[in-house]
Amino acid sequence: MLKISAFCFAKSRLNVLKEMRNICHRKIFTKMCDAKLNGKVNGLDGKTPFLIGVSGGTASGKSTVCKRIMEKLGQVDVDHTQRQVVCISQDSFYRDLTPSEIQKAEKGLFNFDHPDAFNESLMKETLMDILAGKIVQIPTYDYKNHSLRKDEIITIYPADVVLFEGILVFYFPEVRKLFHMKLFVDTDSDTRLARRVPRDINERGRDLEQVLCQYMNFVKPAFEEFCSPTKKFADVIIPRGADNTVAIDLIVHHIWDILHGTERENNYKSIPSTQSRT
Ligand SMILES: Nc1ncnc2c1ncn2[C@@H]1O[C@H](COP(=O)(O)OP(=O)(O)O)[C@@H](O)[C@H]1O
Ligand SMILES: O=c1ccn([C@@H]2O[C@H](COP(=O)(O)O)[C@@H](O)[C@H]2O)c(=O)[nH]1
Repeated sequence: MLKISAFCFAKSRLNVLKEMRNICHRKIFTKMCDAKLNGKVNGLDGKTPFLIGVSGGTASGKSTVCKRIMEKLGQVDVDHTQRQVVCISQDSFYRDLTPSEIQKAEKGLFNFDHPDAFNESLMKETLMDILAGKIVQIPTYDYKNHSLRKDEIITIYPADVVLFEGILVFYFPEVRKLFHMKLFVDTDSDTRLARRVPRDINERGRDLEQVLCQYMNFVKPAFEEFCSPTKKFADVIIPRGADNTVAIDLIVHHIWDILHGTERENNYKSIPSTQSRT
């Protein structure tokens, strides 16, 4: 609790800037605040944000694990403009589909689990901007229409910790090397399928046949070919996802030490470069 309070206090100057930017309507003043935020305050005492990659198969619990980490760092009830820990989904980096690809997607015949479905260069540029302490704009993803919602853009302000979660966040070498810490949520495939079916029907507008067909034709084979082999890059493998409170507590503790202790001075400077971060 004491640690969380100190964390919040240390960020108060950054928050004042963020607040000023939010309440002001005059464009020029907004730009001044953005420039100040971009140029000066990239993370606690002006250092690089700590970038954590969170991977794992579909419905393994990546988002839930990120949510738990944010909860434990006291961030969930904080307004998104004020957060010191933010979470971004790799799904915001699906590439735009051509009209014929959209037709395929509507029939469950497009492979959203293949690396080619993503905009790798935009993903890398955005993460590099985040590491440089810049404000970035990220669209949300509309699973019902298989497209980015360019009318629903989230502004990501400079934060101390940035979680980037998705099925293929460790697949692209140029993206992979940007992470300071890599987590892999390892949940067995039966459990994942049992979670994906109701989620896709209830939240993503699919029917049972379409979900199972997509899973057998694309999701399962692509997991085996592209996602599962990236487990070897992880620094920490989390069996059972969010149920594994011991692992989550250890990770939160480690993040805390890096942000506030000697770990940060010794091991974490800017873009990761150690051997384990290949
Ligand atoms: N430990 C858990 N126990 C039960 N249900 C879970 C657990 N973790 C996640 N879920 C559920 O499974 C679904 C997928 O979880 P989510 O965290 O969104 O996975 P991912 O981000 O890997 O796709 C969601 O409906 C979520 O509520
Ligand atoms: O239009 C789309 C885009 C993605 N998907 C599926 O989503 C999962 C990735 O999200 P998770 O939250 O990690 O499950 C991926 O397996 C795609 O198949 C989709 O069905 N439609």
